[in-house]
Amino acid sequence: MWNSLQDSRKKTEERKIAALFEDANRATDFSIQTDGLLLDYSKTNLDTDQRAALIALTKDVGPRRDAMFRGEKINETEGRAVLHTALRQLEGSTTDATLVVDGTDILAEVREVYDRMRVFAHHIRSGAWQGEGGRVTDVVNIGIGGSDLGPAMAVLALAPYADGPKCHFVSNVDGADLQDTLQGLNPKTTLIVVASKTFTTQETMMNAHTALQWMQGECIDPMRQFVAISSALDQTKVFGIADENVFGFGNWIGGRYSVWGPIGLSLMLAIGPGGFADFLKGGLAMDQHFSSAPPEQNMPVLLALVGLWHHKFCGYATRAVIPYEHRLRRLPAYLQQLEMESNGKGVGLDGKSLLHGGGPVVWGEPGTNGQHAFFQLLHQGCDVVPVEFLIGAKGHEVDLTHHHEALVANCLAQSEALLRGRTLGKARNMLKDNVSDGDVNRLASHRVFSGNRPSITLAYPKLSPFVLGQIIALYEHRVFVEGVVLGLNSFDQWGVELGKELASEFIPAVAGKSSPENTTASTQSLLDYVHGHRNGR
Ligand SMILES: O=P(O)(O)OC[C@H]1O[C@H](O)[C@H](O)[C@@H](O)[C@@H]1O
Repeated sequence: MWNSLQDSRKKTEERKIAALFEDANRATDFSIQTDGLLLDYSKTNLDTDQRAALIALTKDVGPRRDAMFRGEKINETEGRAVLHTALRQLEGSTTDATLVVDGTDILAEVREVYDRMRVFAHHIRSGAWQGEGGRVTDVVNIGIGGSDLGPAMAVLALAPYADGPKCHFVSNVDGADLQDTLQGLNPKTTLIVVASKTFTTQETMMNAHTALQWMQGECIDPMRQFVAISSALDQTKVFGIADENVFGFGNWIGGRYSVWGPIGLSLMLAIGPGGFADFLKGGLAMDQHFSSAPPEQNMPVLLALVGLWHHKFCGYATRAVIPYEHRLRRLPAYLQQLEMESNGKGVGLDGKSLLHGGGPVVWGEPGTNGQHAFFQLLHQGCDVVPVEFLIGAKGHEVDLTHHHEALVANCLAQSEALLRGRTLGKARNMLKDNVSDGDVNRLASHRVFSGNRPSITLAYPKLSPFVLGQIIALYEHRVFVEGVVLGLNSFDQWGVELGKELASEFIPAVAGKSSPENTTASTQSLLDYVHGHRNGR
């Protein structure tokens, strides 16, 4: 099937996407709706036969998906189950529902922590729980990667629903991040949430210790205003955080899939337990759709297949995610971790090099800003970049509907322009009255748009907690399907280890306390440069 899809690429090269719309049903045939979401993938160079061939690649998806939901250890390289979906199940099952992993009912475990989170959030938000200076005004989440990007993205996305303390996020080991965040905050009314699955991540632990020092200067009992979210309860104890301020989770929740559980505490503090429950319900609705819809009507499956089509068969190395929703401006960063840490791999589950390679490069910015930056390349560059647009039918700013109308118009205009393009004849016509005949040809070629550039659009009613839950779960399952088709494990991340190991080795070298072994002359000369400047030479 893979080969026949590869062979059909030629057919695609000779065909215009616009021509596919001669089929009057194309827009509906090449789109999927579920629970209010609409995924339109009709503006891609994909026909019915190719879609059927792509669907045939997904035969392993159903069994593997069911194994994941059942709690089997599908993360084989780490010997772990993959059960972020269980966190969503809390909002869809009765309290006596069970899910047993390694002899333990993990649903009971997560329910207990979820209930504690809700009580804690109620207390913080109502002012029943107070810092040394009174009611908590600010929450600083210290974490990185999956312990930062999910809650940071979601808190920003759901700002219209935020009625709790103001949430800040510190991730970078660059002291500027912590410094700029803490500046102006009152330590006596600030809650520090140290979020780290392992509780050993260098950046997070350094930031947490520095934040503790900041609080120690002002508070009698600073540790009382520290909360830990982690799988490593021995480490949270070593740090000195009291058990009642610790929210634990199992190692069957991967970092980049963890916003649904305790790592989402800052989101719950911002929008309240009710809003957080709606977010889980959105994720659950997508889980149910993913589990039950036939492949051709299955949104995560089709989203994955369109991605594979572009990357593996059309040869487009990257894809751009452009949310026309300012509050989703951290979504591309979130998806970069979700997609590239999950599928950016070269070795398959069998330990051999992947036959067809791993996942693509994912990048993006919000619209309309991206239009005024890199859309030049999207429209006229030599590399085709499939674009994934996101747009809400309605905005939250009821007095600014004209802004939202302009936003939607821009989004629709871009996908239409990418598809339609502009011919040389049209470009010449536009110019002929204003420039000399001799200049028409030379200038017209700059105004030609090849068009025929694919895009998909994910439309939603309005960015609510429920909708955000649907969108995030959609992308999670998309990554899963792409991973299964490519034959890799989407749930480990061995590729981040080497750099971490070397960084620990280099810290004393940068501090001038040791010389690194086996470094290249390049790194040594960079170190010399840094030392020279640090020593005022
Ligand atoms: O939550 P932590 O254990 O602190 O890990 C934070 C992040 O760092 C690691 O390097 C991984 O690449 C990420 O998957 C993880 O989310």
